Amino acid sequence: MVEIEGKGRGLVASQPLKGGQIVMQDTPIYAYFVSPLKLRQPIEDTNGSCYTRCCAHCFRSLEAGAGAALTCPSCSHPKDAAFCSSKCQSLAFSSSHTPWVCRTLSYLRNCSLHVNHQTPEDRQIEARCLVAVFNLAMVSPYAFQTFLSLDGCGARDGQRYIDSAIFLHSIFTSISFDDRFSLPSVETIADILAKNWRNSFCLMDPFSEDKGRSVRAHAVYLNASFFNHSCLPNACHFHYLDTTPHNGSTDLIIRVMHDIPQGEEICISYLRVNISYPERQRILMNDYTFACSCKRCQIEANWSREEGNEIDHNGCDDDPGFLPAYLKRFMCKRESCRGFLAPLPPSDDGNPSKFMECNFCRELTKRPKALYEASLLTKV
Ligand SMILES: C[S@@+](CC[C@H](N)C(=O)[O-])C[C@H]1O[C@@H](n2cnc3c(N)ncnc32)[C@H](O)[C@@H]1O
Repeated sequence: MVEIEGKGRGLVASQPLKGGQIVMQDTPIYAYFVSPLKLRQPIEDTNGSCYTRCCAHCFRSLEAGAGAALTCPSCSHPKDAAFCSSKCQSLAFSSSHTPWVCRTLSYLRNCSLHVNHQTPEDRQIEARCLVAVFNLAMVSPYAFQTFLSLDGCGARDGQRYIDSAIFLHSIFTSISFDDRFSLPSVETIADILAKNWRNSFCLMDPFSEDKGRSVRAHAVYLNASFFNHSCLPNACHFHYLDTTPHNGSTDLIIRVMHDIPQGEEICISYLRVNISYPERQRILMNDYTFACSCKRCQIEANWSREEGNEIDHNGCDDDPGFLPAYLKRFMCKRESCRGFLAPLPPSDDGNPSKFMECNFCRELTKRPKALYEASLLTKV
């Protein structure tokens, strides 16, 4: 990790890397469902009881057959939390779903936050985030302190987080904490919300052609939080939520998309590939407070564009050619997807994989010839 001018801290390759190589596998310090506090979609088991749709610890889908659902005996409502296995249940009781989390979720469901569904869903989700972060502060004070050192400051984003923080502070004043923690100030709550937004990754439902993917949960990772953004990333992140055993299902895996020389910064994209230049600039400024000046943005800034024609680079006079080549190589061909592609990891004896994997729909496609990749990369 190094300081990079104009970007803060960033991650740089400390040795040459091969396309497909895993450069990080990280476990979240906390994660929470991105659903309002009203009860999640129930499913029926054979005895007719209702359970939540996903395991409250490993976030795997219960419908996908992760295991028989177990509930939490202390939750006031059986649908507050379900677990895919006794292992997840017992791990959760000492980490993500402590008695304090049970009590607090049940209080929040019944307080004014929820009454008549008048509280906007965003606030209800922010309340879930605070439950996860305050719980982290009690079960792992060191991880909480490290989280507080991540990028993001509520005051810098003006009213955006302050309004939420004032509201949520008033809700949480009625909640008791244990002796290791007390309710933070409004300003610290605004900082927590800003840091969470800047640094969290989405755990997604599986891709479907008609609906795309919806966000199941948000998760924060201490190491992966240091990847900066590029609209022409050289690495991308993968989750294998429903297909990994519970002890690693929420892990984030970062793989490089092509060979990277020592000393080069490793960047991921915070956005999907087919978002237009003005829209990318707007989102990155609003949500992350920076103006992206990557090579792609420099080229696209000079375009005279027609609405809806953003990723058709043919006929652009300024375009030196590598941009369409990059997109052809690394953009998922599925129109409804447009994720980024990275090769599967090289084999144990170092041979490159013949397949590329999309980090959004997870489809595998044949990897184009290496020669083409090499000539492309000298230009990027
Ligand atoms: C997830 S953090 C990345 C690590 C961060 N640089 C740090 O020092 O902790 C996201 C923040 O990094 C900065 N950042 C990321 N990519 C950037 C880029 N391409 N140009 C300028 N700043 C960037 C922005 O401040 C953004 O809100």
